[in-house]
Amino acid sequence: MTERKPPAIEIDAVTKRFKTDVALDAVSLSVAEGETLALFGPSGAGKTVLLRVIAGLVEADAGRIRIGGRDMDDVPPEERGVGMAFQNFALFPHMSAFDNIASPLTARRQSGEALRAGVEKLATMLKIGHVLGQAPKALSNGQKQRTALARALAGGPRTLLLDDPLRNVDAKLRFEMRLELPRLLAREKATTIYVTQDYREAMALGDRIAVLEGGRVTQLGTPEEVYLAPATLSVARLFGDPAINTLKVTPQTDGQGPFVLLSDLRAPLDDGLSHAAGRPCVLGLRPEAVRFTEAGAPGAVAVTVEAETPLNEKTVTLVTTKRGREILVSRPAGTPGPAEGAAHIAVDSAHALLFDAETGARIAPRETTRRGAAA
Ligand SMILES: Nc1ncnc2c1ncn2[C@@H]1O[C@H](COP(=O)(O)OP(=O)(O)OP(=O)(O)O)[C@@H](O)[C@H]1O
Repeated sequence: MTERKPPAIEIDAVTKRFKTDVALDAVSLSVAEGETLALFGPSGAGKTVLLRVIAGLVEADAGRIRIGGRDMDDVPPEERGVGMAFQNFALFPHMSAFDNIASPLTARRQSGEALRAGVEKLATMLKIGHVLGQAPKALSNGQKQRTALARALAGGPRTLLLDDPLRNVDAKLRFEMRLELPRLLAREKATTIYVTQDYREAMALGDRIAVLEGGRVTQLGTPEEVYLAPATLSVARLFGDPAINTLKVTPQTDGQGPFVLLSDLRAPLDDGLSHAAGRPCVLGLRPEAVRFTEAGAPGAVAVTVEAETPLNEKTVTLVTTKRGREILVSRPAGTPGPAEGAAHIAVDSAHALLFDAETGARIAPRETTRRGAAA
């Protein structure tokens, strides 16, 4: 990813309407050579439409697509040099899974041992080696999807457009694939746009994530940026399971710095958030930014434990404060914590996020002089 090269894919102010519905609203994005951009967003956000516009299968009402620096306006889909795996599979029904995967290679008149070995390697990676002899109709949806993915990869395209390729795959395999696919994509060195509705997949696979909501890009950043510094409350809610806790607050400030009151207790905020004092806000607390603590510990808030849900790698506990505010607390599975009754929680305010209650925009901490730089 050198600075000088033009982006491998440039999407410039692309708008697409269906009758009066705006599916894409002036979307601009660029993807660097070899980069995997995860295009993430809820159902109906416009992800598939955007992928289809890039592929040339849907014509935009306005805007431009450039691939490898070349304007795609008059370039038909088959000449755009992109490998695609779409949700509707589009496998050739009369061919076996093997022949489907091999089709980009046979189209180039490749054959023989190298072709067979290439197809089998991909199939093994994607765990469909045992169904290569089957026709598509004998495959499960997850197997069809992986066959389509293998076919997209087989041609070794420089650009890959993958539309939620793990959507129909069961949870265990999804988990494995999330670990293996980045390696596969890195090996292919293809520039990839990877559509998903699953934030974990977006975080695991994307070098960067573009969050699409209602046809607009609401945030573009690395997985860490999007998770730790979501641009809006809505983006914050889309990332994380269980979802982020949200509490209506009005920050205050005193000689010790900015804070919010939780059950009449002072929960300090980042010093750089003094400018939010007096403004109606929503405090966003990831469940892992709240922990159980002892009564009397600094910042301990009394709560009642309502329910505990053991998940695989963590235990999630629902507690209520004295005022009836519900808060989810997450801790690594196997670590001790109260299963019922009275308890105390403390908030890791360094990880508390603050959003403007009206606009939903995150209020970023400002640089402060607290480290003694100024009087
Ligand atoms: N051919 C079409 N005709 C009319 N409306 C369409 C058409 N294709 C998509 N839309 C609309 O455009 C919007 C975006 O759809 P799109 O399929 O891109 O969403 P998505 O983000 O891919 O969702 P999902 O994750 O559920 O696939 C939706 O409101 C959808 O109903």
